[in-house]
Amino acid sequence: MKKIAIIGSGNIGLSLAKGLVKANYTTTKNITLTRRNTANLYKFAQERYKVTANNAEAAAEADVIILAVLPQQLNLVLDEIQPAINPAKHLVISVISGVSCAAVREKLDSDVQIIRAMPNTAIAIGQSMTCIASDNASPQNMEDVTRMFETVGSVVKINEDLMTSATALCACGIAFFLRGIRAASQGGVEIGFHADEALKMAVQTAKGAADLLLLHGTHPESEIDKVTSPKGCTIAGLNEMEHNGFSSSLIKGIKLSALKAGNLYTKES
Ligand SMILES: NC(=O)C1=CN([C@@H]2O[C@H](COP(=O)(O)OP(=O)(O)OC[C@H]3O[C@@H](n4cnc5c(N)ncnc54)[C@H](O)[C@@H]3O)[C@@H](O)[C@H]2O)C=CC1
Ligand SMILES: O=C(O)[C@@H]1CCC=N1
Repeated sequence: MKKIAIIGSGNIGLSLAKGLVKANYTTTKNITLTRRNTANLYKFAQERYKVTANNAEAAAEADVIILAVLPQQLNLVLDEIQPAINPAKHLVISVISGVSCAAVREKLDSDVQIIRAMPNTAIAIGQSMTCIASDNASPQNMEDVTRMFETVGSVVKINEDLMTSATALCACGIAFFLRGIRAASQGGVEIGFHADEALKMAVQTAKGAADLLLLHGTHPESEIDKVTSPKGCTIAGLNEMEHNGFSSSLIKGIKLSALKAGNLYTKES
């Protein structure tokens, strides 16, 4: 089994680790988690993950190095692991938004193979939408990484120049849809339900809507057509939402997130 080092074990790094273990892709003993303050990883050490603050050592011992720090923390990490990189042994996977494969390679001063992956936090429960791209990985490594992420959700291979768009639509998208569910539950409270029941109803309704599209393979509008009875209450509510900018605000938000995702990293930071 390949040894995996997750450099920067925060929200997405830990979600990924948990997802891979839950899917039986690997075991905790094959994953090294790094973080500056390892006290925050105590619970994971108890589950027999390897835990360390030493990025270079973790990288040296791994076959697959997963970079999962913030863009502004990346340069320091790359300086640390650079001496440990062996292109014949290592595959680097970066989940960092807005940093190209070429920029990582340049900092590592190495022609090591790099794959960018953009998962989302639903990876912890095997429900991620993960986009992957590379400018130098072998077909075999692309296949292996696709298979790895398929154990924790769906995978789409994309061109690297669409990676910031994938960040906005899929990674940030989790937050956008969650906010939509919260808003629906708040509406539910206004019309008579207690908060806990309103949330439960909104969540299951959202899940049902997503599953209709996944299982029927239909377009949202065709499923909407089945709900909107003529002169009915659905179309009245839907049109009121549109008059207030529902679709427009989602589209604008996704566009701004994509723009921001492309500007999170500077070579000099
Ligand atoms: N949170 C999300 O849903 C997603 C995040 N990403 C990307 O993943 C990266 C991490 O994001 P988050 O997990 O949200 O951030 P986070 O702040 O939760 O995690 C970053 C972790 O890196 C650790 N860290 C910082 N400097 C370090 C160093 N020198 N050595 C070792 N560990 C170090 C921090 O202690 C922290 O635990 C970002 O680049 C983000 O763009 C990508 C997809 C989804
Ligand atoms: O908000 C962020 O910058 C990161 C990237 C995608 C999800 N979280």
